[in-house]
Amino acid sequence: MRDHKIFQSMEKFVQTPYVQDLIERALAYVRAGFPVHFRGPAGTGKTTLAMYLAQQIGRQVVLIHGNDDFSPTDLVGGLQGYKMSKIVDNFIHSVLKTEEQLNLRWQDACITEAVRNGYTLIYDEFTRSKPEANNVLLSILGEKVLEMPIVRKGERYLQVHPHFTAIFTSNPEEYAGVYKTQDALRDRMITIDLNHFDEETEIAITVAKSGMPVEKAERVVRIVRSFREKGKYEFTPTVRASIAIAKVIHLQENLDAGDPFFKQVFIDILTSETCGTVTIGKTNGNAKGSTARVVEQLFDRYYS
Ligand SMILES: Nc1ncnc2c1ncn2[C@@H]1O[C@H](COP(=O)(O)OP(=O)(O)OP(=O)(O)O)[C@@H](O)[C@H]1O
Repeated sequence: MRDHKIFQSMEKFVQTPYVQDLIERALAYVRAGFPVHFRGPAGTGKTTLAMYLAQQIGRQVVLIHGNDDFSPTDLVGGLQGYKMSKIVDNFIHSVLKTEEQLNLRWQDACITEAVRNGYTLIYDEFTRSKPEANNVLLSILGEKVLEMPIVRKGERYLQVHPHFTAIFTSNPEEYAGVYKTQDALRDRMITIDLNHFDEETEIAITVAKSGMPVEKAERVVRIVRSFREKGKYEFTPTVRASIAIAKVIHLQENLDAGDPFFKQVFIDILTSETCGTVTIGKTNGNAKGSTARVVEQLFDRYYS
């Protein structure tokens, strides 16, 4: 993805002491030449921090998202250039000329491009890619060389550019569609563990992303946080739930907390599949209903 698109999302980047502490630690590791890995559950700000860090580093950015289908070729590069053309003669119908050209040329893929030019690589959710695909990173991060595939004639080893930096993110709570990080790879990066934001940061992000005034956003965030702390949900509601509730309510001008829709927004968003459903204790048919009752109680407590 190109830089200006990546950095557009940084315009409302919030810096509280919690966020600043993370940035300072990460920048210290990067300056000492280490790859940084933000590890944490969904919605804890991993990707946003990675992008902000990349912006601070000030080099061109290559952003990739881990993918089960990735092969080493997708990351390092391969030979490309097959061309086939068909010429049909409109006057002599029996004439059909087919021309095939095999003109293979090496094409760098994203990691090679970043390593060669000293870009900053953000590898988001890297544990979604197979270890076989990610193996290429071992020598890049360890010995600072990229071993090129045999088909890349002439250039067997590429020295890693001194300005190359790698930033990784992963979610240790994901269990479907992810692979265990190889010990050797984990050993070559410095991992910073993230958890849900502190209250001050969650309020600041909610205000920045929704436009809601602070006094109102405080109450929204407190309900979401109390709900989060209440129990073991299958998916814990994240800061995205606070942002979504605040956005919807803020857009409804003059909506009073006594209006049934006001409460319904909390129930819909906090019980929805996207922001944190549904299993308190054992899953059963009433799970959603009981979750809704928890939200209602919290709402009544904070808005009475
Ligand atoms: N420092 C910040 N300033 C402003 N907004 C932020 C900040 N950190 C996170 N956010 C917002 O919080 C939400 C979650 O952040 P982000 O997507 O970075 O989390 P994540 O851990 O990468 O989540 P996931 O694992 O689900 O992809 C996003 O809407 C993001 O814009």
